[in-house]
Amino acid sequence: MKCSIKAPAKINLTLDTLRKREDGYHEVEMIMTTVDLADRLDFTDREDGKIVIDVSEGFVPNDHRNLAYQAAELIKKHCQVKRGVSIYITKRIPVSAGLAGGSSDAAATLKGLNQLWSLGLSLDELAILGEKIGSDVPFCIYGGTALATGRGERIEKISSPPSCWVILAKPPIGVSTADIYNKLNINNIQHPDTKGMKSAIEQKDFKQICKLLHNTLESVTLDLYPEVRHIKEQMEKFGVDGVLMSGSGPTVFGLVEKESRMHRVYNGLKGFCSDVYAVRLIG
Ligand SMILES: C[C@@](CO)(OP(=O)(O)O)[C@H](O)COP(=O)(O)OP(=O)(O)OC[C@H]1O[C@@H](n2ccc(N)nc2=O)[C@H](O)[C@@H]1O
Ligand SMILES: Nc1ncnc2c1ncn2[C@@H]1O[C@H](COP(=O)(O)OP(=O)(O)O)[C@@H](O)[C@H]1O
Repeated sequence: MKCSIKAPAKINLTLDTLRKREDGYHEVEMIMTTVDLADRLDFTDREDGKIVIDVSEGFVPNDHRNLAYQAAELIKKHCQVKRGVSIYITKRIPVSAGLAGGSSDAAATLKGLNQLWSLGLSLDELAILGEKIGSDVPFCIYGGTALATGRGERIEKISSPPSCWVILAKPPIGVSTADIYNKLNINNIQHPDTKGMKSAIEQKDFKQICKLLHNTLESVTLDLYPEVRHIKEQMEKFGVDGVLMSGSGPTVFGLVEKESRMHRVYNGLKGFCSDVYAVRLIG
C-alpha cells in the first residue's frame, strides 16, 4: 500500500504576541494562510513495524529529530498500529525559514498515515495529536486560512483572502524560533490590527490586507539580521503591494496583484538572493 500527500508552506499575515506564559510559550494571535509552495511526502507501508525516513535534502535529519518521524511514531502509538512505514520527503520549502516546512511535513504524515492505515481519525483528532509536536502543526492539518490563538494551536477557520502572487525571498541564514521569541521585549510592542485584517479578508479588500500586514517578531529579526531588512527594503523598491516577514523569519514575502509586477520583483530579487519563489496564495 502506498499514498502521497502534499505539505504546503504557510505565511503569517498578522502575528501578535500578547504575553509570555508560565510554560515558557507566548500567547499569540495570528492570521495564517497557505501558499502553493509544497513538500511532497510518499508513504509506503512496511510489515516490519519500523519507521524509515529518507529526505531529498541531505542536511535535514532523517531520524527521530525529523518532525515527520515524530508524527509517525505518535500516531502509531496512539492507534496501537503494528505496521511500519517508509516515508520519502521531497523538500521544496526552505528549512528554518518561518514557513512551517517541518510542521507541514508532520501534519502531512498524520494525514497520510491516517489514510494508509485506515485509522478513521477526524481532522480535529489529528490536530490534537499534532499540537504535541509543535504549535504550528494544527494549522497545517486544516490548511486554508485561519486565526490561530493560544500558543498557535487553537484554530478558527476564516474565509480565504483574494488570490494574488506571493514572492518569497529567504537570505542564506537559518533563524531559531525560540531565540526570536526570547529576544522579544513584550513591554514594547506595536500590535497588529487582527480584527481589521480579518474583516479585510472577509471583504476580499486586497489593498487593506496589504496595509494591515504586521508581525511583532519582525523588528527582532530585522535588528539581528540586517540582510533580512535589506530584502524587505528591496521588495518595497521593486514595487510589491505589501511586504512582511513570515513567522520568526528570515523569509520575507511580498504580495503582488499584477503578473507583470510579479516578474519585475522576482527578477530584481534574483539578482542578489538565490532563494526566491513566485507562488500563488491558495489559502
Ligand atoms: C513563529 C511561528 C509563527 O507561525 O512560526 P515559525 O517561524 O516557526 O514558522 C510559530 O509561532 C512557531 O511555531 P513552531 O515552529 O511550531 O514552534 P514550537 O516548536 O511549538 O516552539 C518552538 C519554540 O518557540 C517558542 N514559542 C513558540 C510558540 C509560541 N506561541 N511561543 C513561543 O515562545 C518557544 O520557545 C518554543 O520552545
Ligand atoms: N521534515 C522536516 N523538514 C524541515 N526541517 C525539519 C524537519 N523535521 C525537523 N526539522 C528541523 O526543524 C527545524 C525547523 O525547520 P522548519 O520547520 O523548516 O522551520 P520553521 O518552523 O522556521 O518554518 C530545523 O532545524 C530542521 O532541521
